Order: sequence, then structure tokens, then C-alpha cells
Amino acid sequence: MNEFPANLLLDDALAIVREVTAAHRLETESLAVPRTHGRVLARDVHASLSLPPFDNSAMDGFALRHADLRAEATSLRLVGEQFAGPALGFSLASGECLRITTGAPLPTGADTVVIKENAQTDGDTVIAPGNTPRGANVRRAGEDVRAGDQVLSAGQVLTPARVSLAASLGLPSLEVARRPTVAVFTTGDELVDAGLPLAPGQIYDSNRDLLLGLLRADGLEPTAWPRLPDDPKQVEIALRDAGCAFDLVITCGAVSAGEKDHIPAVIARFGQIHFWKVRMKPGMPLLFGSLDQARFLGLPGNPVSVLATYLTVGRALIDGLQGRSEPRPAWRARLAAPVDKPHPRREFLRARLDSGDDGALHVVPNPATGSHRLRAAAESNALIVVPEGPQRLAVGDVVDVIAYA
Ligand SMILES: Nc1nc2c(c(=O)[nH]1)N[C@H]1C(S)=C(S)[C@@H](COP(=O)(O)OP(=O)(O)OC[C@H]3O[C@@H](n4cnc5c(N)ncnc54)[C@H](O)[C@@H]3O)O[C@H]1N2
Ligand code: MOO
Repeated sequence: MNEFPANLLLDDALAIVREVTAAHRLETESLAVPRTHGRVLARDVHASLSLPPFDNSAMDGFALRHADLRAEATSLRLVGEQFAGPALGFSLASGECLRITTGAPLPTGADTVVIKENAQTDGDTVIAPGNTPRGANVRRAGEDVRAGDQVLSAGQVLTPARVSLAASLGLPSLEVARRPTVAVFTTGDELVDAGLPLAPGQIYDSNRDLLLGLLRADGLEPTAWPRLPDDPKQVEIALRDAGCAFDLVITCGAVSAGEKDHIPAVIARFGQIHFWKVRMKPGMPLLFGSLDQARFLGLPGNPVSVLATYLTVGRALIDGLQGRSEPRPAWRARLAAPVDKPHPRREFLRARLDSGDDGALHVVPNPATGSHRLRAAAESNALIVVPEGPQRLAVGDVVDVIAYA
């Protein structure tokens, strides 16, 4: 085996993930804007035009010159209409107004719009109320974005609003990171697929759906490989195959100290281990390595260990490969029950995160601690992060929380 850090702190493990992913950042590609949802932007975007591009009306009504309005209602002469669409080139002289719709360009000379409901019309005459402030219902060119502004930054995730902003600038494409291809393996002779009967000693494979779901929720399209038996040769063949075909290979199970835990030996022999075993609970046997062209993540087999290691290290790995520099949203909440942790590892407790009537976030720890207890994870929507070292946390103490649902 190569030399590698073992039994390290989670923060040190994350630093290694950042370093390795920085050295193996995925290439970028130019994608049509509608196909960029959820991607990580690879190049800053500067506005080539102002938004709005021209002064326009915010409401349906009448465009006029504010200087024409008197304190009381004022009669104006209706000289035409401008709907949202090509500008017809109107120009208002004193005492004139123009019928206008929302989004239509303002005629030259107009600076104010009176809404339809507040005006009276009589043939060519429009009576506008006198108390309309100057600039009412007008959207000024450039009030949202000025041409030349940097509006998006490399490393940001393209949310629907950001994709829409790029579209509003008329950009045909954006440079984004390629999405990592991911192979997912579950392992273990005790595992059975749904629909088949269980023999004594067997359980149904639940981690596959957990892992596929977590990856899909993060915008990836993972490929589930057939489950690996506890046979070293077959583990070796399947993982080496995947290692030369995918950007990321994720396994769960067979990474701890048991006689059938073959994964560390395979990675050590045919690839490289970057670290193995992290001082976290659950998830301690986690292994990170490289295998051929792929980064390799060996998650522990217990279901809640899969959840905790994916949300902490798995996500950091996926983000790092794509050059995401924008941090994930971080939540802090007040504990609704005390937490007593005697051991030194950083612990992740299943919990319910909700906002209270007081407007603050509250988190209720689930009493289940065993990393096999999936039901407690299903009843929860977040993990409380209990820091390293013995901790006695009281009701009302503020804790970091990772929301997962
Ligand atoms: N002597 C030691 N024993 C164990 C250690 C240790 O350090 N020394 N670590 C413990 C910890 S912590 C964990 S977590 C587990 C992790 O072990 P493995 O990653 O090798 O996982 P397995 O042994 O294969 O499985 C553990 C557990 O999870 C169940 N499992 C596995 N895959 C699935 C799946 N796809 N769906 C549902 N359940 C699954 C499996 O049946 C086991 O019960 O090791 C401890 N032991
Ligand atoms: O720390 Mo292991 O990952 O729970 O049972």
C-alpha cells in the first residue's frame, strides 16, 4: 500500500479532497443556455447590454410628460398607441399622451405612466389624475443591469434565475464544467434485490437507492453497476473496469476491517489511496483514492454512514471536480433537546429542522444513533454537526446543520 493519512480529522480529509480535485478538475464545455441548468459556470459573464435595454412602461395605461400635469385632473390629447413590441418611434409634444402596455418602449419626451384604471377617456381625450408622481410606472433602462457589469461568476451554480439572467442578455451558450460521470456499486453477499425472497441472514439492498437518489438530487446521472459479491477477484475486475470508464467510482460497504472488506486492498494495489478512515461518526471507515482515470470514494456500508459521508465528503468531491467555488447553503439552528457526546469524533445526528413561530430555525435530534437505523433518517430532514471532542450541548445552543430534504 502507498503511504496515506489515516484516522484523520474531517477538515483535513476535506482539504485533501480539495487538493486532489483541483488537480483533476473536469474540462469545460460550451452548452446552449437552456441546457446549463444545475451546471457549474466556468467563465465569468459580463453583460453585453443593459437591462432593461430601454425605458419602458411597468403598467398598462397612458404615457405622458409629467410637466403637463396640474394639481387637479388634467386633460391630455391621445396621439396613438404603443404596445409591447417594435418601437414605433413616437415623440410626445406638450399636452399629449400615448396609450401604452406593460413592457412597451416609452415614447420620446414621456417620463411617467398613469395606469388605465386611474384615467378616464373620452374619444381622443384622456383625463389623468393630478397626483401622479414623476417617473411613476416607468422602468428605466439599465436599472437592473448596466452594460459591462459582471453578472455571473465562474464557480457559481447555474440556478434557474441565473440561467434566466443569461437568457435575458441574449447569450446563446455558456462555458460550464462537464458533469462527472459516476459509477455506483453496492457490495455484499448478504444483499438481495427487492422482489426476491430473503434467505436467513440476507437483507434488501437499500444503499443503492439512497446513493442514486442523493447523486440525482445533486444533478448527476449515476450509473448503477451490478452489485459486487464479497469476492476479491470480482471486486478487482469490476472496479478496474469502472476506473477506466468513469470520472468517479463510488462504492458502499466492504471498506472496513472485516475479512470480506476487499476494497482497500484493491485500491491500494491498482490505484492510490488518498486517505482512509476519518474521525467522524458515522462514517469512520471512509476511503478516498484514485483508480486509473477515476477518483474513487469507498463509503462505509451502514446506511446512515452513506448519508453522512456523501453529504460531507461526496458532495465536496463532486463540487471540486466541477470547480464549484460557491459554498453550499450553511444552516445554523437552535437545539430543541440537549446533546451529550462523550467520544472525540465529529458526530452527525439525524434531526428534524424546522422554523419556529419565533422566526428562528430549531432542530430536534432523533434519539437513534445506530448507523443502521434508516427509519430515523427517513423521519429526519437534516444532520446536526456535533463538533470534535466531548460535547455537552444544551437546549437553545446553536449548532451547524446539514439539510438533506
Ligand atoms: N472491527 C471493526 N469492525 C467494524 C469497524 C471497524 O473499524 N472495526 N467499523 C465499523 C463501522 S464504523 C462501519 S460504518 C462498518 C462499515 O463496514 P463496511 O464499510 O466494511 O461495510 P459492510 O461491512 O459491508 O457493511 C456494514 C453494514 O451495512 C450493511 N450494508 C452494506 N451495504 C448495504 C446496502 N447496499 N444496503 C443495505 N445495507 C447495507 C451491511 O449488511 C452491514 O450491516 O463496519 C463496522 N465494523
Ligand atoms: O461509524 Mo460506522 O460509519 O457508523 O457504524
